[in-house]
Amino acid sequence: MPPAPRQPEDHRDRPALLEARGLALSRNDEPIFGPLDFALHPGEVVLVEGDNGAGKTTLLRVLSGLLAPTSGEIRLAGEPLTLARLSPQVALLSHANGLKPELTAIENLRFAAGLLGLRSGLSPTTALAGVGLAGYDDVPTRTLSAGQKKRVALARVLLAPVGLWLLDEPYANLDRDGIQLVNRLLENHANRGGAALITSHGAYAYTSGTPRRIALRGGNPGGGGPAGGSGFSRDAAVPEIRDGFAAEAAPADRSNSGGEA
Ligand SMILES: Nc1ncnc2c1ncn2[C@@H]1O[C@H](COP(=O)(O)OP(=O)(O)OP(=O)(O)O)[C@@H](O)[C@H]1O
Repeated sequence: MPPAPRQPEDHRDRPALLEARGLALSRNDEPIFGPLDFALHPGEVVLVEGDNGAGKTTLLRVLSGLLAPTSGEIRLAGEPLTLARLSPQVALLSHANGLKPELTAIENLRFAAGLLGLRSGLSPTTALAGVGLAGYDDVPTRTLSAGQKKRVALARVLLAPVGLWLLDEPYANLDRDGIQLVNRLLENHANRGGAALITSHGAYAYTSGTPRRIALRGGNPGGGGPAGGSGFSRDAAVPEIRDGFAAEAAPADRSNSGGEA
């Protein structure tokens, strides 16, 4: 009888990799998010959702120690977050990708590995191949497309020997194959006992299983615009465009234009 297929381990009864308690951030006394209470256990992928300006990036910056919260507490593996504790435990993918444009793809990965170390069984070259960029080792990063840069940044996250991934818009700039790649990376990471918090506007969201969701609505669900803390007004009027010019623009006087017929 053939052996039964291996079931992924359930790691969720293990202590949380990340815990937020009463976590909130305000700017100029206007709430951006929170208070939030959540925990991220090994094997979990949690999706932070919200419209433009809802506070997703700000939350990830706080969780990665780049920004101090206004109130509340963050714990990594049960201990209060400190910068010393952060780097060996967390890999951050930010909008800016964290790549040095003057270095090649492989140099960027070696540089990151020098800071964070290497996940066992992986090398910069195998990580690059794993994100679909085999043969791109010596290409200067500045010449890569936006999606290719995102893939190098994902290889950097993959290489880091850490349990917790904080990924800000990991699907942005990726083609359909790249979106599936992100989902496979997340699934493998979760099956190995890692955990990930990812942000998304909702498009191309994580499709493996049903992830837990944290919905952000900006600091003031009722208010639009900067003062309200919520990033934009859904009811903003769209200016009418006619013939490529805004409607308010005076129509061109063709009889007097002197241009070509
Ligand atoms: N450095 C800053 N200084 C002042 N306000 C800021 C700063 N960064 C962000 N904000 C404000 O905080 C709010 C949340 O921004 P944030 O970038 O976290 O939103 P987001 O949900 O990630 O948006 P998006 O989906 O557009 O990326 C917005 O109203 C934004 O204007």
